[in-house]
Amino acid sequence: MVPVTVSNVEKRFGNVVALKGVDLEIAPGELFFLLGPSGCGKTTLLRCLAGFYIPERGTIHFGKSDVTRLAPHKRNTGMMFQSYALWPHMTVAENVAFGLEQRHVNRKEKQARVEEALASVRMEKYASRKPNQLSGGQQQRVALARSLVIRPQCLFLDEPLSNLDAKLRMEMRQEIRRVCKEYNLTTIYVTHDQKEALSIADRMAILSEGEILQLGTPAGVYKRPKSAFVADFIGETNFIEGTVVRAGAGNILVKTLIGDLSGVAGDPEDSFTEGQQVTLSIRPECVKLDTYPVEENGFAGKIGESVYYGELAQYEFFSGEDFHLKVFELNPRYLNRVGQEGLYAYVDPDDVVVLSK
Ligand SMILES: Nc1ncnc2c1ncn2[C@@H]1O[C@H](COP(=O)(O)OP(=O)(O)OP(=O)(O)O)[C@@H](O)[C@H]1O
Repeated sequence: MVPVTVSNVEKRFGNVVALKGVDLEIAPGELFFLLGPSGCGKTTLLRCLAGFYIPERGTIHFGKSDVTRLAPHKRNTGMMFQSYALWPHMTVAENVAFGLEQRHVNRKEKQARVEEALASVRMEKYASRKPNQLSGGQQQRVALARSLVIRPQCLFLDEPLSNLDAKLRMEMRQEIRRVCKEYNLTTIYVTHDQKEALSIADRMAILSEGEILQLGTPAGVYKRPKSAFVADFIGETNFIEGTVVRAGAGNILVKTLIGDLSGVAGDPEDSFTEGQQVTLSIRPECVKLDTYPVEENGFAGKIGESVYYGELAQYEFFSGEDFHLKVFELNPRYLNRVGQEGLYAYVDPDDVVVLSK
């Protein structure tokens, strides 16, 4: 269990600067996610950590040791990719034992460690099967056991669940978290799946064009995006343009085309001034519907289009001529009011995030 420290890491491919001086401190035993749009540098950073790329600038430390230029096999790290590449001719146990054979671990210890790794992913009963006799999720568990058996000091996961169907993915992500915490592993996980990150991460970093835009806990990043980019990238949101009318510390009043709305700064370090142009970010599930006007942060309108998803409905709530907000209603009750005039919507000031431009 070691901390991972990335200091000012820059990685180039010809003219492309894939990482522009990244700084990152990952705590021992932390389950840390790298998120961002395609091409933002997630895989490049993971590959620098694993030793497949050497950065042009900056350093990487595992604990006190500088591993920036150390070969991958000397880093004592486990790695699991999207294509988990089990050897088809070997049994489950042989696949898991493979890394130990390369490390010349004696037979007795090898057997004990393979059993322990298989038990930790609940696959001990399948030790003598071949990979093609397993489901996708079971193969993924074996791949996880294979990276755990060498007792890595860090675990790197690159889209490990993207080959699985939605239900298995949900099951396996909890499983990965359980195993990482059981082994107290410092784990760095790259994914496109925001739900995967939001549901199991201790903390996460949002990257764009080789830079970290925001770092924080899932709830911290989701509730308080510091920029329109992050607000838009994580989850869904409504943006409303406005002008600051009153700039208080925790409560900023903004004039918008649906009325004055009070909100809070996305970035606590931002300070606002009267007359400043800002963007408000309001998550669709934060807009509440009602049949009576609500004074603070309320506005009148009607429901336009609606889509029913079972547990929730998605509405277009029109306020004014052609402005609408996307609204999610859990356990939908307003479906029978689609098109009806005289409805009201309101949003708690704590859910109105003020972003400077
Ligand atoms: N071997 C390479 N040679 C040249 N350019 C590369 C190479 N690997 C990555 N890049 C470039 O570096 C940038 C970052 O790529 P990277 O693979 O790290 O992105 P990513 O965030 O992992 O994307 P994705 O989500 O699509 O996997 C991209 O512009 C990419 O085209």
